[in-house]
Amino acid sequence: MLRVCFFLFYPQSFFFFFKIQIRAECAPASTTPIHLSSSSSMVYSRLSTKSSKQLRQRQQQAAPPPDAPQFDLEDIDSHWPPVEDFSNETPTQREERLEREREAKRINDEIDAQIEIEKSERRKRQPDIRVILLGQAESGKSTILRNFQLKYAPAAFNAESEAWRTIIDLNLVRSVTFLLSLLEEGESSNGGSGSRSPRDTDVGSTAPSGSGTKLVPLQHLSDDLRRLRVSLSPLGRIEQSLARFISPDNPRQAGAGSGSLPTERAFEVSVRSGSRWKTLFRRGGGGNSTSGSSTHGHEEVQNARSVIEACREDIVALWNHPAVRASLTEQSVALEFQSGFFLDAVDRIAAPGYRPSPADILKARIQTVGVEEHPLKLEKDNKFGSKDEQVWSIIDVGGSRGSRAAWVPYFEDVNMLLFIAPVSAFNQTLTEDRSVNRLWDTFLLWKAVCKHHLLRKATFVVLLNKSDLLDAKIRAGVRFRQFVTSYKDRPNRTENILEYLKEKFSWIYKQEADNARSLHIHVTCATDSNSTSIVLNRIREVISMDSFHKANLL
Ligand SMILES: Nc1nc2c(ncn2[C@@H]2O[C@H](COP(=O)(O)OP(=O)(O)OP(=O)(O)O)[C@@H](O)[C@H]2O)c(=O)[nH]1
Ligand SMILES: [Mg+2]
Repeated sequence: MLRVCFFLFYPQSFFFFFKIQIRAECAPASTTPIHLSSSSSMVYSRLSTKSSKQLRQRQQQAAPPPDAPQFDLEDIDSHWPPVEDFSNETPTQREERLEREREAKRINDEIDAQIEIEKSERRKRQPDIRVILLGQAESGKSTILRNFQLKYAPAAFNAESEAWRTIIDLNLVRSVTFLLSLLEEGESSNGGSGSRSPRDTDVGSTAPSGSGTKLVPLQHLSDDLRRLRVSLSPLGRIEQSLARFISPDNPRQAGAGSGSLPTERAFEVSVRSGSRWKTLFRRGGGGNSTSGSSTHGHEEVQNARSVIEACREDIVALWNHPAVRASLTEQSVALEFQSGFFLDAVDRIAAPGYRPSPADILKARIQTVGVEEHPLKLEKDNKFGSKDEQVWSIIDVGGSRGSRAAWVPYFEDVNMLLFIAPVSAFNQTLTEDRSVNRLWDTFLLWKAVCKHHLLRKATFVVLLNKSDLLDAKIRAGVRFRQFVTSYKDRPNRTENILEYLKEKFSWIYKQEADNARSLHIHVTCATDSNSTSIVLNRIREVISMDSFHKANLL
């Protein structure tokens, strides 16, 4: 606790603490520690492997006794190698000396061999390329990661489809319970209208999200809506049990769905530690998967599936009900533009035997909390003379403000930074701070990242993501300059806005980056794997070219 407070008040000390840890992890296990403060050299020495420690002890035993001649390192150039005089040696002394030298050489060779083994093992463990994905929450980082996996590790990507089906089920159920809660509120509000903050602004709305819109309650529920309310009510329980299964250590979301106003309550289910939740779905795969609680969890997931399948027609009826649609329109809530929207595909998704397509998996939403490194093997790319196979590590991070302190330790040795900017977010506010425009937050974040000294050597790439949603908003008549006043009277057209944003990102990079090189900017729609694949090709080319140049400089 004391340490947490210390880090909060002295963030640099937090960073320094991690930096030492990282250096220590990267330090060659058998090399002599370089000079650090005593505490940090302790970290180094503790990391030496047992085998090389033993070898070093044996070398010390074979070394000359402590009364060996002293020397001055300042004179190293003129006195090295030292000239030794063996003219007075007796034959026995000579034999002993030669034996000592042979033994020292043998141990030295053993140490060298050990170092080589450790080096090659470390090389095996360490990726050839490290790519970090940064950006605010919901910018599309994990979706870009999934695109990488789909393109370069399709078998593993497809093997996870059962896990993704549960996320999609949860995304779907959340949308349904949201619609049901509108009906509840309509009934209980008794003609009054409440003010509340929709989580996302309608594409057709010109009001900034979070400004508060007037509810138009559904006062008089028709018989068919009443029936739907009753028949779909078990989905509230299903939502909770799925959320509990996916993220059992998060009590807040396990209880999601109750209490708060419908549009304010979290749509999010988050997972601590990236993709580890997927292991919950590996049956018989060791760990907890065979434990009683896990079996119970699997039963709950199966049960949830049966309920969703049984509710299929009623979900379709609810989503297509004119009164529900009218209510959403009145409140400027465009569910279809929110993350994890699957209501328009219920017929397919709630059908027995449903397996998510890659497109479904790219659309699914689960919030990342923390940081996780994902290894990815890429096959040969001869264009720039690269090796037959490359191992990349893609680092995905949680983007909410509370998660950002955990990023810095992962900056070191990063080859490429992929900064994901959700350009459609210009009329939205942060979930964690309703007073902050999301695009503004993205630029602040970009500025901070550009000037971070640990990223000086990294190649910077910006992905202007969610371009499809930006286009939908602009086509629906939302005016960009109403939210970004510096845009002034430029045309309210998607291409012009994207050009403007590109200029701004480049300008900030040039101003802030210590070592500004060419900045690569691409427009993306991460839910479209075909167009994203072309961008990934370009990214790979840039990485190959960089590695090629670095190799030629060495
Ligand atoms: N329409 C559209 N949706 C996108 C696009 N990119 C991502 N999404 C969706 O946006 C949602 C959020 O994307 P994520 O990849 O989970 O966002 P993230 O940046 O990882 O968010 P955190 O984990 O909270 O930091 C998901 O439902 C994605 O399917 C895009 O280009 N267009
Ligand atoms: Mg994520």
